[in-house]
Amino acid sequence: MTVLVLGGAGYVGSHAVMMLQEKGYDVAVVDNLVTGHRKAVPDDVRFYEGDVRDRSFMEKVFTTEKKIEGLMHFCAYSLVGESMEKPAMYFDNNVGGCITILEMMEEFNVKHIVFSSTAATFGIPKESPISERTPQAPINPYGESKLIMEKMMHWQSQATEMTYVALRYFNVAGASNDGHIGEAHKNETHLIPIILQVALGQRETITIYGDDYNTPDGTCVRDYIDMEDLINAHIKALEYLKAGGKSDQFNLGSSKGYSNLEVLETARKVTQKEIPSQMGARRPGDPDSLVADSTKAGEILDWHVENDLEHIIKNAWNWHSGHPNGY
Ligand SMILES: NC(=O)c1ccc[n+]([C@@H]2O[C@H](COP(=O)([O-])OP(=O)(O)OC[C@H]3O[C@@H](n4cnc5c(N)ncnc54)[C@H](O)[C@@H]3O)[C@@H](O)[C@H]2O)c1
Ligand SMILES: O=c1ccn([C@@H]2O[C@H](COP(=O)(O)OP(=O)(O)O[C@H]3O[C@H](CO)[C@H](O)[C@H](O)[C@H]3O)[C@@H](O)[C@H]2O)c(=O)[nH]1
Repeated sequence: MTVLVLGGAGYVGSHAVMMLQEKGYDVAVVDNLVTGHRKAVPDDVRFYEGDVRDRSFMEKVFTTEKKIEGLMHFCAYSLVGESMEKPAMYFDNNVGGCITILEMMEEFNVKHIVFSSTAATFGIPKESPISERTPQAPINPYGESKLIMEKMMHWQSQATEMTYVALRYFNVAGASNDGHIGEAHKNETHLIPIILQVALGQRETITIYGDDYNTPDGTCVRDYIDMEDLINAHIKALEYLKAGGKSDQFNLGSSKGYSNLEVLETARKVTQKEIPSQMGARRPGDPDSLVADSTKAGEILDWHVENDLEHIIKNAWNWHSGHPNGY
């Protein structure tokens, strides 16, 4: 039986492909390479280059892949700032892709899907840590598009036999343990890869966006989740659905927050580099603190975080220093 990985050439998707293969699953990938990398997918994985919104292309994929037991869906545009400037583009890709995928699942009788949602569906949360009971109120089109996708999955699961798990990631970071694949976004905006680009000498300095937040050292606090832990949650979620588990949503983080300055200090320790930094103005739209309460994933999926921030940065450093120009 096959797991079809949509967006398998991207940062998170490529790690899912690798770990599924390691655990003995048969894997096929769909990706239009808009932000993904062909080289991030092993040659022995069946690769379909095309757009998940393209119905006739997707029908060909589902017709060729006769034994799909489940989908993992990672395709999306996912930059908060860009979504504020191009909302229609975000709804088209993220919601549009979801429509076609749900139609394909119904047409080809594929029962299970695990997909990427995000802490961005919570907006500026009124409580911390953030549990599944915390109200979702996105403050940007990216988060809104993911919340719509969650709702579409819900209604489709009510009307058909499909079941789904929505995994709301907090801040994903890290790379594979062997340093073979990792984060290679064209326009990098994430804290850890930018810090490591400074460590590599590719940037002169890291600007920390604001030190007047309501946090212990004044810089924003985030909850970093290691890639390996994240993909383990996807595999556990798929197995849970296959075993008859009901559709559900889970918040995925380490349940521990680190300030931006703590992340910088940890990176200095791991890389043994000075990493020049400067304090800058706030970046619009950044909440003070985002920390997950992942108790529910522990109880229902038996999922527990194993890797800490130092491990995350060690693996990321291994990848970035070994591939300074990406793939
Ligand atoms: N990276 C994070 O910190 C983070 C946090 C929360 C949620 N997420 C979600 O996780 C998922 C993966 O994120 P990522 O960081 O790996 O992003 P990414 O851009 O590296 O991966 C997305 C992949 O999907 C492909 N894709 C996009 N639109 C497509 C389409 N219409 N048809 C076919 N392929 C398409 C891209 O080419 C790429 O390979 C996204 O859905 C994102 O919203 C990521
Ligand atoms: O050059 C930089 C880049 C980032 N930051 C700060 O570092 C923190 C983390 O920022 P990232 O851009 O790395 O990540 P975000 O928290 O903004 O967002 C990420 O995590 C979110 C959930 O927590 C969503 O899932 C979102 O999709 C994903 O990109 C923020 O305080 C940001 O202001 C800096 O100080 N300097």
